[in-house]
Amino acid sequence: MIYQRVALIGLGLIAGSMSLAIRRGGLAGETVGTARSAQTRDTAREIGLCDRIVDTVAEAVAGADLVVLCVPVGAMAAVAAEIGPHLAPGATVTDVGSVKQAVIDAVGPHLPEGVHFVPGHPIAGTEHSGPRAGFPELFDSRWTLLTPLEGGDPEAEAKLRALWEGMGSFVESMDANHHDLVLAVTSHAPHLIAYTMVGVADDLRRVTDSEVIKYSAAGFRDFTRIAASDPTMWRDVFLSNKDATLEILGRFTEELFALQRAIRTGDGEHLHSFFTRTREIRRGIIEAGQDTDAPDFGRRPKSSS
Ligand SMILES: NC(=O)c1ccc[n+]([C@@H]2O[C@H](COP(=O)([O-])OP(=O)(O)OC[C@H]3O[C@@H](n4cnc5c(N)ncnc54)[C@H](O)[C@@H]3O)[C@@H](O)[C@H]2O)c1
Ligand SMILES: O=C(O)C(=O)C[C@]1(C(=O)O)C=C[C@@H](O)C=C1
Repeated sequence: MIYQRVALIGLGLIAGSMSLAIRRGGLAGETVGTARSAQTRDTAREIGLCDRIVDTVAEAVAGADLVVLCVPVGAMAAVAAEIGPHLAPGATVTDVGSVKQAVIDAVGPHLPEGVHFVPGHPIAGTEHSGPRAGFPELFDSRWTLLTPLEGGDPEAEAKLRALWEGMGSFVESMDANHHDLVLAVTSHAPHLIAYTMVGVADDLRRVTDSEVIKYSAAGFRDFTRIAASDPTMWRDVFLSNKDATLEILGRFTEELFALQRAIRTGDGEHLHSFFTRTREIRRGIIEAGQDTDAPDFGRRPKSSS
């Protein structure tokens, strides 16, 4: 057992999955959950999501040695302000937000002296949300990134790392701004592109009455899955990781214009060499043993090349 009492604030996909993974691993003496809406709390009680579901955040965090903020990034500041006065001395507060520097700025000022803040982000999810969306295997063989603060407590970080490992995750620590840039490339910009592409296809269907979505192939179907993700969560992600996302989108549109021009001018060489480069990237990931979907990920030595 790593913690005596874990409080989960915001009972959706991530909190639900954490609660079930904590139970599976016997990682805490007790999990206590709460959510803003009575309907969410009732559903959580009905499906036995946590050991205890309580009506207020004050009750949830009372006596907890770990408090996990599992709300949309834009709601973190308000929730932190609410829990601040009720936190037990020596407790650790963490979060699972998809953006890290904005959460640090929003939460940090509300936490009292003697409480440890270790921000985190599991790189695992689905397009589903709400208390019924959670499942205990969500974090298995996925990365969780911690972005500890300078001068933070190493013991608090080590315990949180052990919790994520106990829930099946691989864990790495990095600087919050670096996290936000990396995630802008690997998650935030791709989501915006998927949202755009699905919107474009839908417009086209309306305009031409063609069957764009009905006959969509695997790649586009993945886009529609991604574009079904929670609108509140993603609105908050883009508004709070503005600079990094705009930087990546700027680069993306430059490349897109270059490819557009190559198509228009019949520059097959440009297209072929670009696609060759991107194919090599995928092959490199697999050869370096970095594909977390590979059945032997983490169990074989990394390639020396
Ligand atoms: N969905 C993913 O793929 C994914 C993956 C990793 C991290 N995250 C991050 O995890 C957090 C939670 O995401 P989720 O997918 O579990 O979302 P979710 O919509 O499934 O659950 C969020 C819960 O937060 C609560 N909530 C919503 N607005 C609130 C507010 N204004 N004040 C208080 N509580 C509020 C609700 O109880 C809701 O059930 C987000 O910060 C998100 O960025 C999501
Ligand atoms: O698989 C999905 O549905 C996801 O998009 C999960 C995903 C991701 O981009 O990888 C989305 C946002 C989170 O912050 C972490 C994970």
